[in-house]
Amino acid sequence: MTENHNAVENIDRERIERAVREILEAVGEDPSRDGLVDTPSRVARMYAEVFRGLHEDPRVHMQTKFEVEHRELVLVRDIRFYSMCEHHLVPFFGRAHVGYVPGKDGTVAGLSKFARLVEGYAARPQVQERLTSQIADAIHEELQAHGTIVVLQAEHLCMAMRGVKSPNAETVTSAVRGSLQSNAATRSEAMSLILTGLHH
Ligand SMILES: Nc1nc2c(ncn2[C@@H]2O[C@H](COP(=O)(O)OP(=O)(O)OP(=O)(O)O)[C@@H](O)[C@H]2O)c(=O)[nH]1
Ligand SMILES: [Zn+2]
Repeated sequence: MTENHNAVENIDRERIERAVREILEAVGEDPSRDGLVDTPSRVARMYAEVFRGLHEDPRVHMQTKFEVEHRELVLVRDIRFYSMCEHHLVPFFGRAHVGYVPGKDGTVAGLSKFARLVEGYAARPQVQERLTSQIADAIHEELQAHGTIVVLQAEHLCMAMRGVKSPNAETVTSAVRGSLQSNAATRSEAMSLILTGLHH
């Protein structure tokens, strides 16, 4: 049984199904009509998938580390992510850019692990600020990095499809740790490498 399977098993799908049926009735729908009859179980499977991160510790991905000679910036740009706004339970999604300067032992993690880290924290009810700092703290602490920078750019559907209806608004958040926080020159070098890649 894989770790992912266990994570999904921790979510009470029957309870979600009952709740979705309730919501459909409450909005005036008929949950027994053809098109809706399988919807509660579909939504339950979907929630088990998009909230699987609640039962995973994404830091495990930083523990498959190794050492290299490189002591300068490593930047993984444009990691696509999808998360769920904890205020409205609708998606917010965009790109994550994660960079770090390895610590004195030259400890690094495999490049794909940064995308797995982002994915693990994104698969929970979230706010963009917390998502940003959780990613930064995991990299900084687990790799004992000299410095860490994380920048997220995202569109929030709760601002686009409802409420204020500002579909083009983009929210940018950053979290910097260690030398990338204290050293203005290294920080602006990292930031300009990230900004070069900012696009829509
Ligand atoms: N800081 C922050 N706010 C968020 C995030 N996602 C959604 N929000 C905001 O959470 C707020 C919730 O505000 P409330 O006034 O409680 O809810 P609401 O009446 O639905 O607000 P409106 O969206 O303005 O209609 C809204 O301003 C959202 O834009 C996020 O990741 N970070
Ligand atoms: Zn929202």
